[in-house]
Amino acid sequence: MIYTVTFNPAIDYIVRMPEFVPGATNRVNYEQVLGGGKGINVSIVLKNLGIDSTALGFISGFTGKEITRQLHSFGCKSDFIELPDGFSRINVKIKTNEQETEVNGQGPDIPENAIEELFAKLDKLTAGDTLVLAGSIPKTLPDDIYEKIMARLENRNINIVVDATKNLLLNVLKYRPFLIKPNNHELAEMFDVTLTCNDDIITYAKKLQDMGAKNVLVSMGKDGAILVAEDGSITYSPVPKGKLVNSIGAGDSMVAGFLTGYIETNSYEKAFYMGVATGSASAFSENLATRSEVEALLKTLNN
Ligand SMILES: Nc1ncnc2c1ncn2[C@@H]1O[C@H](COP(=O)(O)OP(=O)(O)O)[C@@H](O)[C@H]1O
Ligand SMILES: O=P(O)(O)OC[C@H]1O[C@](O)(COP(=O)(O)O)[C@@H](O)[C@@H]1O
Repeated sequence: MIYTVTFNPAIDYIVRMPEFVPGATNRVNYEQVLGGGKGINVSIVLKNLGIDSTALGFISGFTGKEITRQLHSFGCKSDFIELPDGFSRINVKIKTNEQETEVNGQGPDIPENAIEELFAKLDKLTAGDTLVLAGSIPKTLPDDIYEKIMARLENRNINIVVDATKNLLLNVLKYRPFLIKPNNHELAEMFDVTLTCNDDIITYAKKLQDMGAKNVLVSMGKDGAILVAEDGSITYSPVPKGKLVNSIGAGDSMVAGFLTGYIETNSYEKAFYMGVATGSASAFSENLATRSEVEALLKTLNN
């Protein structure tokens, strides 16, 4: 079974307008309310691709109820811990023809007893399970929380995927995560460098591998992706042709696509192409990728 963990789920409130003027009253001409957060998006796309998972994490308030309702409407299972106070955050994504602006909420406090409840659920995972730890954590939590989870699950034959940034990610590498998926900007920030070409990206992806990650998948938005795999192979793919509609959730979709491809073929290369196709299928659609969209794009990639 696959389990995803989202510490800080969100309602993504996506609005479009021709121009966004700070300090003025702006009126939207399109709006969408999507229950998300990284692990939750991974669960939804896995389900769209035909793979079951259980979404774990913390939800709260009216927004938490709506996130859970939307997740279940896709047929996904959840086993969230409901927090007594506050509400799951609202992330506002403002899209104009020129640019995207994000205003992401902070999310509710997670008390110590709720963390213990999550640990108790994770203790029940069994050998062969996959755990996806994805997204940021509320700022009241220490950034070693993913590390603590991995330490607790060490030597239990559980494949762990981490999609996080900075210390939250760097701290877990010694526990040998199965897959990490930084984007190129996050990779540059982690090492405080400027990455100007694919060779630079490969160099720093390999550093993350030397630090412990088994497979490093670096996404590069419209410029495609690079996989540095544990079998020593390095694969680059451009993105398939298509029109960008909404890139929110593209990275999460890529993680779901990679896992699906790996489960179905046991090949890192095929998993990689499935990841690229799934990321792009989400980017080319208002909603998250569906299986038929992914398969259509996969045929156009070089694999
Ligand atoms: N503009 C785009 N055109 C085509 N594919 C895209 C685009 N943006 C993202 N993707 C696809 O989604 C993947 C993940 O996107 P990226 O933006 O790098 O991730 P994140 O959302 O984590 O920053 C990319 O590697 C690519 O396959
Ligand atoms: O947990 P974080 O890092 O704040 O990210 C949360 C945001 O990321 C998303 O999961 C989208 O992520 P990606 O675009 O990286 O796939 C949104 O649904 C959500 O608003």
